[in-house]
Amino acid sequence: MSAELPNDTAYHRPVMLAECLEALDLRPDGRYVDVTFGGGGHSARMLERLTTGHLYSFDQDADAEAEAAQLARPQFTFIRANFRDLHDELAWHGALPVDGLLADLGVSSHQFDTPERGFSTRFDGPLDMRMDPAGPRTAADIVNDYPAADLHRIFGMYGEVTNARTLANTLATARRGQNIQTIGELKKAMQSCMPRGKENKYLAQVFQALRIEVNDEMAALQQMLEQTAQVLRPGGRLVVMSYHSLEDRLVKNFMAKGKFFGEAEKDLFGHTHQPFDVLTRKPVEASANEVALNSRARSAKLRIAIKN
Ligand SMILES: C[S@@+](CC[C@H](N)C(=O)[O-])C[C@H]1O[C@@H](n2cnc3c(N)ncnc32)[C@H](O)[C@@H]1O
Repeated sequence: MSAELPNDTAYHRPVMLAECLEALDLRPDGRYVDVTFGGGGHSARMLERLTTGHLYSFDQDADAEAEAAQLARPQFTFIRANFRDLHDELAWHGALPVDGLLADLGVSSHQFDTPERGFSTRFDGPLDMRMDPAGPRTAADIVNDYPAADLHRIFGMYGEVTNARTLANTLATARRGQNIQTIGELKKAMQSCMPRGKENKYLAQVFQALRIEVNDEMAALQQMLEQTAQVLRPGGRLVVMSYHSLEDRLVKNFMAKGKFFGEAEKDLFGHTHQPFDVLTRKPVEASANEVALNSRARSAKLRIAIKN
């Protein structure tokens, strides 16, 4: 079967592929979920290991759905949905409980490298940034319609932009003259806020903040993680790869305590309730070799837990 399955596709080069497969500890007859199909790099290798088992792969992007058609086989089901609906979608497909779940968060190289999608600072194009092209709001909607106070919060919280308030006020002034619809117009409007010599890093932070807000990424991640405790069978593996510290903190806390903030729940007798056993006290990171071949792997942090 392997000859026809893509590994390293033009769509996206999978990160820490071997590490993710090992973490999932796949059984040939098991039932698995990949909640972030992308170009199917991980899904394809998971499928290779299944005989009577089944793989359910989610993605909210129509382009990923088209890519998934290449993997059509009886052991595979593609689900075009947001992973925040994990439980209901799996229940609807009669796929509960599952033996393992993989999440490879963020955007794919395909999304990033397609100028019309508006994710990359490298191109001019529409200020869009929706992973689901039918999503309710674009980056332009946020830049033009959000009150300056909300822009300040988003740039500070999701982008860790140091002069977030100044940037928010600068954009609020600029948009009074004319709506900001393209990446070029946004860059021009924020020119005065960019630290000299660090323009690229600054732009990347601003774009990350907008992308997280456009796709409601933090809420979707929390909702999906909370449902993993319901959808995984005891002994099932939770394998999550994240690319920035806000996501990684949520994943780390959830695996350790079953919640995102505060201490783990205790029962009447003071016993701590731990829905998962954590296998990675420290996150697994990509090898220097892999980072040299794929710069996207540099920030990846892989965490693994077993459902109790
Ligand atoms: C980093 S890529 C996955 C790449 C994939 N592992 C591979 O190797 O080809 C992340 C994918 O997850 C999708 N995605 C991100 N958040 C999602 C969500 N909340 N629901 C569904 N899909 C999501 C994106 O559309 C993107 O295609």
